[in-house]
Amino acid sequence: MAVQQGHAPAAGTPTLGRTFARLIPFVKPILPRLFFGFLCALLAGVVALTIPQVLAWLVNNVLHPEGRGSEVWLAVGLVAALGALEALLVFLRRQFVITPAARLETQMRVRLYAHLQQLPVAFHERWGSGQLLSRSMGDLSLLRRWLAFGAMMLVVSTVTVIAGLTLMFSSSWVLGTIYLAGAIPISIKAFHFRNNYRAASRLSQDQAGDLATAVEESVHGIRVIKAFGRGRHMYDGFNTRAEQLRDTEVSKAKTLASFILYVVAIPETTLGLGLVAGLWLTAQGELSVGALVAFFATATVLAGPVEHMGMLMGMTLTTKTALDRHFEVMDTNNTITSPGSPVSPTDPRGELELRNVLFRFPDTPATAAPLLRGVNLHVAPGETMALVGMTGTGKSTLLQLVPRLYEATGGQVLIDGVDVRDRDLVELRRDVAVAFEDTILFSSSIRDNVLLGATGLDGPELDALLEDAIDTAQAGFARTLPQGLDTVIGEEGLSLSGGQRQRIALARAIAARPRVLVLDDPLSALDVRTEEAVTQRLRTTLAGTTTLIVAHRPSTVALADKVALLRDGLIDDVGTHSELLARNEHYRFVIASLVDEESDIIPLQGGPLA
Ligand SMILES: Nc1ncnc2c1ncn2[C@@H]1O[C@H](COP(=O)(O)OP(=O)(O)OP(=O)(O)O)[C@@H](O)[C@H]1O
Repeated sequence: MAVQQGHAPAAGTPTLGRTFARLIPFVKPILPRLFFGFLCALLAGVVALTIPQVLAWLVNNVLHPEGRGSEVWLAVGLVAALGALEALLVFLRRQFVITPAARLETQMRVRLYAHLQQLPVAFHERWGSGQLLSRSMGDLSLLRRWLAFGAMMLVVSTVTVIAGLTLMFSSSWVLGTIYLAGAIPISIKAFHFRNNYRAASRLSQDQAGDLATAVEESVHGIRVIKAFGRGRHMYDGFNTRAEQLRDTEVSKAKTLASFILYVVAIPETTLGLGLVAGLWLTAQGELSVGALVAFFATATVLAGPVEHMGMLMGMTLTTKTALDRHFEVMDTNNTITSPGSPVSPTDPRGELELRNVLFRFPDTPATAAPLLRGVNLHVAPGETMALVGMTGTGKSTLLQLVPRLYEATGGQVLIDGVDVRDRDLVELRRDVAVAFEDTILFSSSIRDNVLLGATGLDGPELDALLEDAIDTAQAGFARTLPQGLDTVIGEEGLSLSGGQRQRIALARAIAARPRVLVLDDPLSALDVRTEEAVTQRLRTTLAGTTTLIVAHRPSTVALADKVALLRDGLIDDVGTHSELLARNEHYRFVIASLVDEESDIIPLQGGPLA
């Protein structure tokens, strides 16, 4: 199955305006602070522009033979005061803007996390973890930086440039026109820059996500990599990807640098032309020296904002890409949701029924047969049903239809006569507990892992439940760990053995006190003696719990009251192990192949299972 590498869709990329318009609901609550921040930034720009005017006044009115010394000191004091005021306004801008921008970043990150939690398993199977990581961390940090600095400075720089141009035109319309003529080639360059930079931004952000996925995968699979001595191979693959990202970043930086070169060089050139014209006009007596000084002093003040506008445009485009990537995930609809009016079973006993259930994966070609082609299965309340079949027949997939981790594409899955699609999702998943063969534990204490699904209890009752679940799953080893059940297990529980992890996961499923327990070969890593002990305890502890268990070992079938044989997308036969052995040739074949896998373990005929 293809994992989403996250590259930009060729068509349908929203416009700049449309992307940023989506920020409005998030920005609304922080608008007052942003406004004051903007005001401070604007005032700082105005103050900066006032300084050249004071200089012009100084040149025209004070710096001549009859000028008075006191006026010089007044002008110097005024320039110093304006400089201090500008610094204060910049400080206030930061104060106003930083906190709300950080709050907005957190809010959007938490929303994204909540959305990821709700999206179905099928979504997570499609998307690389690094892509989701980079979207929830890096992309939203870019947004914060843009909001706290980029957006504000872009507007302020634009306003400053417009105000500066007005002042320059008021000093001399000829010089102003010469200066403004530079805007034409800059605009043409800006058009090309926007397209190129946007594409490079998208590529670099996607490549960074893929690189994060590669790190995550190799850290996760470090044992396999080491065991197979593939460190060099993985390194080479990572190096290639890292170099691709570097190349993209370099090309992005070059695109920006060439744009900034235009943005800086063209005004400087027009200014040079303006200086020649200005000197000529002054010599002709058509322009005062003060006006000439004011014009060039204003142009000097504008040099900063004009250059910044180039960088800020680059920052804005990068942020737009980050937002597009964010909303791509947020716009993914959750297809597995609670209905508007959920139904609860009137007589909850844990009866499980599958009626003509069809299932096909979304990426299965339309011409291929569905994985499940009409499964009919009934598991009575309190009964334990083993699901047996050749590898790849869809046993694990079928189990996941019960708590709606996958959605049946046809037919019905019913618990106590109510279609699981009509149940409230939280309630349904409280009623159905799952333990998978590939155990997922969290990097918290054993206690927290086991009690993950145990809601509604506390104090001694919760402790008793914990102890009971640990005993039933034969997970007593956890009490001998350094801090007992409070021992924090490493990331994903990798500090435990495979069998220990499975027992903790089984204890977790038991502690959820489900009505229906769905077990996907949860005892596969256990030795037969431990498996037998677990099985014995499960029989008593789970006496009233309906259990559907995928069995990959004949020994696991011992847990079951009945066995269902899955074959070619259908339930081929249901009966006790002995009945199926006696009457179903395919069952004998399946069991024989399972026995082959552990031939030295289980005696079939006449043994405990027969
Ligand atoms: N997310 C997926 N997308 C597409 N196909 C999938 C997906 N997950 C599993 N499959 C395919 O569906 C088929 C059934 O998989 P499943 O894991 O349900 O089989 P299984 O009977 O439990 O196998 P096993 O006994 O080996 O555990 C397999 O051919 C598998 O490749």
